[in-house]
Amino acid sequence: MGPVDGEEVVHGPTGQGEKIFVSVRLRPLNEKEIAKNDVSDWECINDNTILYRNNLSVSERSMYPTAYTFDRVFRHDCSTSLVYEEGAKEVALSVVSGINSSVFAYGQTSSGKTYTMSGITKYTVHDIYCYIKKHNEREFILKFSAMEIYNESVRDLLSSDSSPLRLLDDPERVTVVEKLTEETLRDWDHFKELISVCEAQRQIGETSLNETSSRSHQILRMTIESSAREFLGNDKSSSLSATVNFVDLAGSERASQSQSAGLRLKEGCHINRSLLTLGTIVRKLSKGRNGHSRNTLLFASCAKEVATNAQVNVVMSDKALVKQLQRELARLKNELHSSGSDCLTSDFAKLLKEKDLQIEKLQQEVSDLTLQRDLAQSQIKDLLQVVGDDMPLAELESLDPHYPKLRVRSSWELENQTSEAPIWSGTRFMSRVRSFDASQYSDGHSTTSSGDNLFQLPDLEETLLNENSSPRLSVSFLKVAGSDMCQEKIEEENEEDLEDICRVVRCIEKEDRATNIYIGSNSNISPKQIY
Ligand SMILES: Nc1ncnc2c1ncn2[C@@H]1O[C@H](COP(=O)(O)OP(=O)(O)OP(=O)(O)O)[C@@H](O)[C@H]1O
Repeated sequence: MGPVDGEEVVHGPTGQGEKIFVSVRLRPLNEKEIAKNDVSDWECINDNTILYRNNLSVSERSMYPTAYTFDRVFRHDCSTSLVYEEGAKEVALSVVSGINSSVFAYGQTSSGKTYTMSGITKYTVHDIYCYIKKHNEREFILKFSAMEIYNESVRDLLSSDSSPLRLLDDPERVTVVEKLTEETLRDWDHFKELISVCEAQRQIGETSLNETSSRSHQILRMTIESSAREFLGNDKSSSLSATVNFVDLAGSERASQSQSAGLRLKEGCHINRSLLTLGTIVRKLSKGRNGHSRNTLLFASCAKEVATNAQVNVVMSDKALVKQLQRELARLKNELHSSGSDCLTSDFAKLLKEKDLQIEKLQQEVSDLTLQRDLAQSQIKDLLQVVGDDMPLAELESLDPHYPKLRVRSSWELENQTSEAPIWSGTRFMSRVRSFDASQYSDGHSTTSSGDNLFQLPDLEETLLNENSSPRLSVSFLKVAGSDMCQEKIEEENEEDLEDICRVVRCIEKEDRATNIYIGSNSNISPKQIY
């Protein structure tokens, strides 16, 4: 991380895992230490490496490394301003571009964490205001909140109420501190006021290592929302929102070192437990590559290995969100409609195909029936011709007009029954001998017994074999499968002809002439071949 000026400090997310930036700052010896002629155990040999120069025994040297390398190492004479510029600014100011970030201070009691974090927080807020001033095209809102974790309870540092706050996990896995005060910053002075309140509220206790030791972990939180003024209030408006945390951890120390007892010891236990948990998390996140957790540097070494993935937080306005949802709804409706119409089209095509097949079938039937009708008409014509040839016209005309009319039954079933059964064999119509009671088909004029009107339709084969069979008259007709309607039509059309035939038949009966009729479509036997 190089130095950045206050204007364009923010880099967009790389989309790749980024390592935690770890820097180490050495504090100068304080008056007490100087008075005791203490010397620092650590020496910065360059901007990245720190060396432990205490006289370790040979066995200790083999256990602990003496040189540590970090992203940046700051000598004891470095200013906080430089530490901020080169060690924290880029990360902290990413908040203005919608990227969350956190700056932690970890170290032994009295090592200078609060001193450094306080400076970094102030520099950051200062630079945020500078950034806002230079980016008039966007509207910014700064919100500030502060809390401390003391003896594992969360407390609001901007409230006089010291009762612990609850931690809630929201669905986006962001931990929310319930009822935490969040002040909207008016200006720089307002921020300074709030910082003063926090400092006054923070749990401070005197330890042998630090007269004003922080006994709690402090988290100062700055949330920045920004929107382009051009789109404010319209559908395109969307905001960036991000938070930067400044975490000043309580001092890590050994109870024996801090010579604490009672309340201080209890605090120390809680502090160490929470720091231990933090250390465990950091070690796990750093994939456990470094098993040493003996001191701050080892902790920092682990932290250095932790990879993060920065993301820009875009917050949509209500209007933009509604608009987007409406577009999504319209898209889904379209999808549904097109997939529905596909189904309908497919069903409709299937139905059409079925109907076409039915129409084709019916057309075929009509064609067959037309053929049969023509054939029947032709045969009737021939029959009439034959009968007419055998009987003088005058005699035919003199027939009793009241003689019971005969109708041709369409059934070939048992005697006197009306059920229908098709007779169709190949290309040949087969007539079968059936008898029926003509009285059933009379027009009501007849009072004769059934025996008088019983007409026998002789089986052709029988007839052919027995030319001298009983002089009964037989009339046969055709019924073709599935042709009821057409049959009716044929019946109607030929009714008059048939009545005429019946009259003729009666005459024939009178003359006691045997006439066996075979009506067939077989061309080998023409209607002329009638015996
Ligand atoms: N870089 C520095 N230059 C000058 N003085 C410093 C520096 N760092 C720390 N100090 C001084 O050292 C003392 C302890 O510092 P500080 O309170 O920040 O330590 P700490 O790590 O926060 O301790 P604790 O964990 O006990 O709160 C303070 O008096 C502070 O002013």
